Amino acid sequence: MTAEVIYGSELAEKLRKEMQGEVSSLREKGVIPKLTVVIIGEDPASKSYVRGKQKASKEVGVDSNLIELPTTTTQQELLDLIEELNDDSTIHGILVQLPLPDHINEQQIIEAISPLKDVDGFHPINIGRMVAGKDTFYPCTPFGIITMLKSKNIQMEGKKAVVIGRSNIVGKPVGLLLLNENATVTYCHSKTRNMKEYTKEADILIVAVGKEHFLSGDDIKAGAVVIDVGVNRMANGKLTGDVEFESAKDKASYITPVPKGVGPMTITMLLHNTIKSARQFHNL
Ligand SMILES: NC(=O)C1=CN([C@@H]2O[C@H](COP(=O)(O)OP(=O)(O)OC[C@H]3O[C@@H](n4cnc5c(N)ncnc54)[C@H](OP(=O)(O)O)[C@@H]3O)[C@@H](O)[C@H]2O)C=CC1
Ligand SMILES: Nc1nc(=O)c2c([nH]1)NC[C@@H]1CN(c3ccc(C(=O)N[C@@H](CCC(=O)O)C(=O)O)cc3)C=[N+]21
Repeated sequence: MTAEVIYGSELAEKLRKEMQGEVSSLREKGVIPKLTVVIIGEDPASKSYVRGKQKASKEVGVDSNLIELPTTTTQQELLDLIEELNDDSTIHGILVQLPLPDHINEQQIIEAISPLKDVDGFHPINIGRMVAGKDTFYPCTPFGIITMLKSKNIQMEGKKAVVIGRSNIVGKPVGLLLLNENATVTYCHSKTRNMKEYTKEADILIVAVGKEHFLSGDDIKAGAVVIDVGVNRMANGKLTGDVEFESAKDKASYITPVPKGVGPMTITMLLHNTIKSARQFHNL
């Protein structure tokens, strides 16, 4: 079998066009959705995602501003800034780029962001709502993945879904959203024994590890749906996923590429959440 490639970039473009219309009607009512991104330090990969977010915001008509802080920023300075952003009624979404430097307590920062402006969906209140199967701000990468699956009418109900990775930003929440869609979900992680026994059984395989060539076609079931979340920089400077694309493509029914797969959907769902927040704030 040769898989159909799911281009997140194409779906993202379509959704952003729709959002553009939505935002212009909000703007006519005097509502300007606005996102603030806070980035600490000089990590080039982080800066590159942030540029992507800025560009996409502009495209859709969402105002966005970037606050760049030095690595020496203290916990208290960051908490003070978040309080200011929480209190600023022109700002609907706050994103603090992770990971944060080691001297910063990340969890305390996440919990300081108002759940009403937590467009990343990382605040415990929003995570709790997601676990309860309620509508809320869902974490952008998992939400983007579910949106991609739905766009291809890929059935999740009753399917064996295997998630490799259990981070708070990708693995754990994508498993929860799949569970909410009635899949039967198994998590694998660095302590899992005989991991490939699980991957070979998966109808839907989500790979979010961050290691180049972590899986190949040999590790997947014929006809599986393979979602490659990994973004790895190769020696030649190009990006690649966690899955060996060519061999997996010959075996899967659907597969996502890297780049142009999950990444562009992450940014799109961030804009979706920001627009949702603006609507909620203005009771629209
Ligand atoms: N496209 C997009 O929009 C996004 C892409 N990413 C990319 O996705 C990847 C994962 O990101 P993130 O979740 O933040 O990464 P983390 O490093 O936080 O998590 C990696 C996960 O992989 C697991 N893991 C590591 N080694 C193995 C192994 N040998 N066998 C099984 N599991 C293993 C870890 O297990 P354990 O918990 O036991 O340590 C952990 O749960 C990265 O490449 C990142 O760049 C991330 C966010 C968004
Ligand atoms: N608070 C917070 N929220 C995040 O959502 C968040 C974060 N911190 N920290 C880092 C990760 C990573 N992440 C990506 C987003 C888009 C692409 C993306 O668009 N990638 C393009 C390629 C981009 C390029 O060429 O550099 C693609 O896959 O096609 C990748 C990775 C969001 N993250």
